[in-house]
Amino acid sequence: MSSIILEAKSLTKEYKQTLALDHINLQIKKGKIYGFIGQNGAGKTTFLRLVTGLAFPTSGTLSLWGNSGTEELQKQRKRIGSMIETPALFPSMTAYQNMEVQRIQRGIPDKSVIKRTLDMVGLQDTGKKSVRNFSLGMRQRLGIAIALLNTPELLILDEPINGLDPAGIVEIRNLLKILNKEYGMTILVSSHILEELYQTASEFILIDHGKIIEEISDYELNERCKRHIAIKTTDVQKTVLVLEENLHTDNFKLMPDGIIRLYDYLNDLETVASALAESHILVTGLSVSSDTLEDYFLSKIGGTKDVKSPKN
Ligand SMILES: Nc1ncnc2c1ncn2[C@@H]1O[C@H](COP(=O)(O)OP(=O)(O)OP(=O)(O)O)[C@@H](O)[C@H]1O
Repeated sequence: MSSIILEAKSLTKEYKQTLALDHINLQIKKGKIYGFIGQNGAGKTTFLRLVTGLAFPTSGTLSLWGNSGTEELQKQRKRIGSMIETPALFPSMTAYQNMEVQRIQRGIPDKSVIKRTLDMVGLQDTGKKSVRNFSLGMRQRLGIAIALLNTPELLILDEPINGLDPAGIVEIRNLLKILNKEYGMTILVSSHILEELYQTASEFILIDHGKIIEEISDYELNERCKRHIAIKTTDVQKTVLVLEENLHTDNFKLMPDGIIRLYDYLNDLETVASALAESHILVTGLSVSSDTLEDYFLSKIGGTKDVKSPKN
């Protein structure tokens, strides 16, 4: 059986004046945590709304567990749990009572599911405490518990970390890992900050202006953000030869922009400079650097840190 549980092909969503999703192609595979990263207005929520059936595409196809077509998709969506908007919680009620309301509304007959899901999100001991006295992190976990009521195979969360304090962020990160590892759940979680999902997600999908700009694994992301010597020369081939033959290293990468990233000699820039000079290579840049995750993300989308939401 295929491990692809969600596939979008050329999925497009147009609002009157906005192309919110522009021919999206992507696959979500079983058992992984996907970080869906994009700035405000990039199209994350729109995509998640299409997947969960809260909105419909203008064109393109979506398939869930290999099925497409309106009726089939609706059936398959029963296998998804989601928290897309902030859940409507009753502040004067306890976690259990809030869950009971949701269980009845959704027609889930098995009462024991409440205790089970509260256990899963670590809210089993909140007893008589009303939700108004919950921290934001606890409320988010309760929202996630509600999304888990139908014991989903795919969990979709839209910016669950947004607005949380550092302790709250850790709570959600740990919870996602537990749901993935212990319960085998596939998770698609969005954020506008790559760093927030770092060490939680194993795959990252970067979206900007409605387009997928990159899909990258955590391993590859680490590689790209590793400390290195950035070498810029007018003769890449000759530089590579010098690295291999004179400096005896193959621990480098040629980047698409023509810069060579060398992961050796980090404390010995002079040796690198001399070897290149001796081979009469014109060096136009030589420095030790590393991308932070956020720098990396911004370099991909070609943006600045102060991008205003186009929604406003
Ligand atoms: N119902 C709608 N009507 C018109 N335009 C919309 C609608 N929903 C979203 N948009 C527009 O589509 C684009 C993508 O919005 P979307 O909410 O998907 O982005 P996002 O990445 O989730 O950002 P945010 O984190 O701010 O929610 C934005 O330009 C937004 O203004």
